[in-house]
Amino acid sequence: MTPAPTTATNPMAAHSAPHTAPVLQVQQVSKGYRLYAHPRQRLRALLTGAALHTSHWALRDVSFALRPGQCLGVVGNNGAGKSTLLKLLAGTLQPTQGTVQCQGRVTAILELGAGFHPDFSGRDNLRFAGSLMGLDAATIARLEASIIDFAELGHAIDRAVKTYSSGMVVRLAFALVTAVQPELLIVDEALAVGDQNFQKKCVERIEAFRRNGCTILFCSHSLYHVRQLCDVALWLDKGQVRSFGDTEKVLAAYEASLRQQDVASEQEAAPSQPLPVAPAAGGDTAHIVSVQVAHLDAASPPQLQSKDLAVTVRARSPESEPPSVGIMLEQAHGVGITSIASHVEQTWPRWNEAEQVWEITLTFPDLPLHTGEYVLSAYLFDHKGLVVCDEWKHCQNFLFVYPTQTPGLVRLPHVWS
Ligand SMILES: Nc1ncnc2c1ncn2[C@@H]1O[C@H](COP(=O)(O)OP(=O)(O)OP(=O)(O)O)[C@@H](O)[C@H]1O
Repeated sequence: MTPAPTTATNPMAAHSAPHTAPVLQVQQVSKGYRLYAHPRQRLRALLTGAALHTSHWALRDVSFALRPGQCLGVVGNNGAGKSTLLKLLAGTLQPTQGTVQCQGRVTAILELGAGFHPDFSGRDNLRFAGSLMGLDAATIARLEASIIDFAELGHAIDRAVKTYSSGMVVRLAFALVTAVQPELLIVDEALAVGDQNFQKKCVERIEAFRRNGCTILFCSHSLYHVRQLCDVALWLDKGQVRSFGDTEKVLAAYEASLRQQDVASEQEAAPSQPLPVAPAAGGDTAHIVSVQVAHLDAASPPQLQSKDLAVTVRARSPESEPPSVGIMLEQAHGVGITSIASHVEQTWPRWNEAEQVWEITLTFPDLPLHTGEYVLSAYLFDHKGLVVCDEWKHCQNFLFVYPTQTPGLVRLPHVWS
């Protein structure tokens, strides 16, 4: 009988490393699976030593480190390698390449209760699995009552586990593995089981661990929960790290990629519409010369490094009157947010003598948007805004990160009363 909850204890943990030292260090970890066309091929390979497999890399060159007290959310599409990573950290799988180093007790909440022996009572399972977790008999005896209490099992604790409902098994396993606070807690989406009351208790216990400085690694498809719980995030894509760092920044990039996937699958489903073609620039027609957004970094897509969004448009026009400039702001793969034209507000570009261009800057102070990827388009009109002379559609994408995690699209001016 092997317990699904995995616990490894480092005897050096008592003399814990300085607080700045990582609790978890993952260095260039890869995990390859051998795939055989047929089970017979596997047997032949075993007997003859011939290489009859193809390799599939579930993880490729993954590196990151967690400091004490950090809570990491692991996100990614199906098959990205999240479960494989968690199993490697829990020690139930070994990496093909690279190293995983954990300081102190590691508890993994994966496949809860899968290792309980069905013929033994809950109490016997609790004692046996507890000893595999590295708890001595005295500690298990001291914790036993509180584990049974937390699992809400009452007298059922002395019944064979095969008579338990799946919820009872999960409750017992969770209560046991979390009876002692670990240095590193690994949580799969196991918490999506059991009734809501018990789920609440589980989350409360995990949050209490977190407040006490436990380092947590949390894998979930629920970006809402990752936002709630995690201060750092890791985005895995086809086994590789796409992004690691501040939760909002990583999730914004991940969500933008999800939207792109949605758009791509929509376009596959429906024949694409040809994009409107902008009039040829130059010569004696009015045209846009440049569209510049201030304070963008060099990332892809670039991130706005300012609270304000400032867009400068330069244009040429054969007319003596200044042209009008319009700006459209949209979600990168979603809805339009706002469009503004200078002539509507009786404002026109000024003449830049040195560069011989008309020039105007539109600023959105304290940009009232939530985190996401956005795209700008610029338009050039005649002085009265009757004729569209040039358009640069979707000419600049950018990422905007708003530090407070709130659902929705915009922050509207508001008043409480
Ligand atoms: N035992 C195995 N043998 C062969 N390939 C495997 C094995 N386990 C996982 N894989 C493959 O490794 C890749 C990563 O799988 P993994 O389960 O880690 O992804 P995941 O991100 O957890 O996916 P999901 O969100 O669907 O649970 C997938 O392509 C999967 O098919």
